[in-house]
Amino acid sequence: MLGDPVELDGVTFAYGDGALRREVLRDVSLRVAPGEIVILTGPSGSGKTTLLTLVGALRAMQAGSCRVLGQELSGASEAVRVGLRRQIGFIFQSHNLLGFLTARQNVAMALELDGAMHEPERLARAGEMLRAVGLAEEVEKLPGQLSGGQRQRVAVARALAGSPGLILADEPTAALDRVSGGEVVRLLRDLARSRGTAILLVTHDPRILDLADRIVTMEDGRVVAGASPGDALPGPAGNAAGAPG
Ligand SMILES: Nc1ncnc2c1ncn2[C@@H]1O[C@H](COP(=O)(O)OP(=O)(O)OP(=O)(O)O)[C@@H](O)[C@H]1O
Repeated sequence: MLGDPVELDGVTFAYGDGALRREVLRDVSLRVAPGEIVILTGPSGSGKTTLLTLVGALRAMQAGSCRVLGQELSGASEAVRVGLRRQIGFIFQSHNLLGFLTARQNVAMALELDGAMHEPERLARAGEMLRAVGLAEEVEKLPGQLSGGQRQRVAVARALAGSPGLILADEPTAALDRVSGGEVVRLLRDLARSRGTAILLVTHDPRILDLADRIVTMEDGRVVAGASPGDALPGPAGNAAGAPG
């Protein structure tokens, strides 16, 4: 792949039409390098989640350029976006695990789109990923038998199982206490780094900012700090976090 996993240039986005049109992203440019963990932070309503959904090919672009894993999303068809989504690992605030499937089956499900892998291989790979996140003893448990932090570690295993080039995470620690939240993000960072997987993570959680390679701060639809890999390392959490939302 040429270029970085994420390359945004002059992205502008609005919800609504005519008199109801509301611009929520204004001329956003941003890069994420391979193996880099970038935390996107800023006040509530500043446009972080909207930006993440554009990068995740979950909604159509309006203006500007957004290249993700080498694919230009401006003007891309729904089919192209669906194809790209399969190459991205997603982690959400609530783990989104299926309650009637074991941890291993939840992780294996993420591999079903890979037609080359048969069920036994998928389950074996899922078991390896669960061991990698420290859940060797929990593979056959249902989500309801796991703690919040363990469930989110299953979500990490699931996101990484297909060896994606990019992980997108939206408030992955929101439902966790300080210790489990920090552990989950540290684990995610170390596994992703060792695989060269880039991470773009949206959070309000000041407790995890120090785990980032770089902190990007948004305000009112604009990136106000940290847009490119050359930018300064994370500053003091109090400054970088922006106002809580
Ligand atoms: N589907 C939608 N339709 C209309 N307006 C929306 C929609 N989604 C978000 N918005 C508005 O766009 C603005 C940016 O929202 P967004 O969720 O991207 O911000 P955010 O920084 O992620 O906020 P938070 O930290 O609270 O999740 C907000 O004012 C929000 O109300």
